[in-house]
Amino acid sequence: MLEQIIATKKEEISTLVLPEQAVVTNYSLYKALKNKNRSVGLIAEVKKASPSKGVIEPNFDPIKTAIGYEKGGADAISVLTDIQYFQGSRDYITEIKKHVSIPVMRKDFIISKAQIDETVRIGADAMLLIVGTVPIRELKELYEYAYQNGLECLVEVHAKEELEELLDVFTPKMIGINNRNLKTFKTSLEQTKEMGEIVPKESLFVSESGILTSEDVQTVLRAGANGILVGESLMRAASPEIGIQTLFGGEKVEANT
Ligand SMILES: O=P(O)(O)OC[C@@H](O)[C@@H](O)c1c[nH]c2ccccc12
Repeated sequence: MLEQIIATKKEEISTLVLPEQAVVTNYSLYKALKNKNRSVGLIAEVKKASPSKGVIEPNFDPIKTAIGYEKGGADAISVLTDIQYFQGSRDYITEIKKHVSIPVMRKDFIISKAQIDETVRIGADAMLLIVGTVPIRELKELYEYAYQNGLECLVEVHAKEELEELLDVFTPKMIGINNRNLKTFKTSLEQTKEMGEIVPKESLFVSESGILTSEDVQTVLRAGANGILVGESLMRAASPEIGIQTLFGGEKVEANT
């Protein structure tokens, strides 16, 4: 699956036309996770569909969802921009940035500097980089290029070996542990438990995927997660705010500035 997605990305990159620079105010994802509203930071994801689940929300309204996430006390928003596999769009980022004042992360398969230029132009605050999409030395170059251009990165790993390989080359400020096995599409919070132990203390770590209940939130919190990235369970909730409340079992949002 990942190989297929990467092949599509290479085609897209060959015809990529950069949009105009969006005029936006930028917010730091790192700071938002450090000053999280609750015991664990929430990155709430705007996600219409996925290869494993098909269409998750047929009445998809990305802006309304993003506004609801901010109202519900999310610390940051993740937006799927991949068209072919996730029915996303880069335009969603530019639109959402006009309506919220929390960091917005671009969730896509970024394998080239041209896509990073595009990510800056659409007004994103941060982006995802995935270990396994390009060799780790190239990933490091993309990471540095992004930061030079004012974009923060969440660097995602799926397996312990990937995390070890990554840490041999560089230590990202923010590491995402994806609980979903991209080959089988199964999610298991064991991934977070196992890998949380080897994340360096100086990095923030985010547990991603398959977080459905407040018990799941407690499980990854105990494993040391600073943040969680949640898509499907929030998209399926009656409203974004209700979804967030359910996930945190009524935990109060701390006022912080
Ligand atoms: O919908 P979930 O199970 O809550 O997962 C959200 C997010 O972690 C998932 O969308 C994701 C994690 N890493 C990715 C990489 C590409 C596309 C999607 C993803």
